[in-house]
Amino acid sequence: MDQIIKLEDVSWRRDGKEILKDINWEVKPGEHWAILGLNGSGKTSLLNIVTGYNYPTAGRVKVLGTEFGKASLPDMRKKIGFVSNALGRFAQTLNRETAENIVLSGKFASFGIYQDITEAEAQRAANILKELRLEYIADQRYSVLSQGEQRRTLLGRALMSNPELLILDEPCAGLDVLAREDVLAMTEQVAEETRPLLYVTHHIEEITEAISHVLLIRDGQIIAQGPKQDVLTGENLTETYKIPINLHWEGGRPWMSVERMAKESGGRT
Ligand SMILES: Nc1ncnc2c1ncn2[C@@H]1O[C@H](COP(=O)(O)OP(=O)(O)OP(=O)(O)O)[C@@H](O)[C@H]1O
Repeated sequence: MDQIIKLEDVSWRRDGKEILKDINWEVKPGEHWAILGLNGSGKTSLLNIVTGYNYPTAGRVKVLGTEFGKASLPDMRKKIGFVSNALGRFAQTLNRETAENIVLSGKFASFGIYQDITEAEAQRAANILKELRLEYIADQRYSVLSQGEQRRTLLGRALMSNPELLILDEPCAGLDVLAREDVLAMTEQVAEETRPLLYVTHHIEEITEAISHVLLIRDGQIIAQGPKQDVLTGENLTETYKIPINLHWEGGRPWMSVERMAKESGGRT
């Protein structure tokens, strides 16, 4: 497969508003991308195009060898692992299940277990629980897990189907610094297995060494895209976030600070 994702001249319009405009974007095997942009800039809309939940108003989309409009989207979606806060809408079902069952359910794209489990499936779930250091809570119900453990469990669920593309939409939202670093370490581990990764975040310091490429989006348009060292500049981030940004690198990760804007002085200094 030459590309994991190829979007050509993609636009998406809703209610007379152009939410995504002229998107050209290619993700090649071995690349791991972070997607950055303000609230409402179009990140989720873009992910929904990739997963086939939004159909483009114009342009061509090819994901994991499937050209939209020419092949089955449900089959294509089975190849994608997805971790998102949007899964919170299944909280009632999740809360009743054990961590182990939630990981296992990834095999069936469900949230509970409604099928017989084969020996091989049980073994795979056990391996994932071990890999994500979740063994100690395997029998605990989701409702009693900490937010960090819940997020790792959902990551395990996404890995269970052995996805060809993994999408993590703000996987560290709401986590404290320790839980965040834990989830980031797991993410790096997953990325090392060369599974292509799309990582959406509001915090650029979550762009670990595993992330190779960055896409910046503002008002539905791509501001910059490419290798992270080229794209992550104060200038590009200032344009993306509409506020003066300073950027520096530390421990292989980018960090940003907001430049204080000089106040219009009304005679005061
Ligand atoms: N189905 C829809 N119908 C109409 N407008 C929509 C629809 N989906 C998204 N939008 C609008 O498109 C814009 C982009 O939304 P989107 O959810 O993609 O942004 P985002 O970058 O993911 O934001 P956030 O960081 O807040 O999650 C917003 O103005 C949103 O209101």
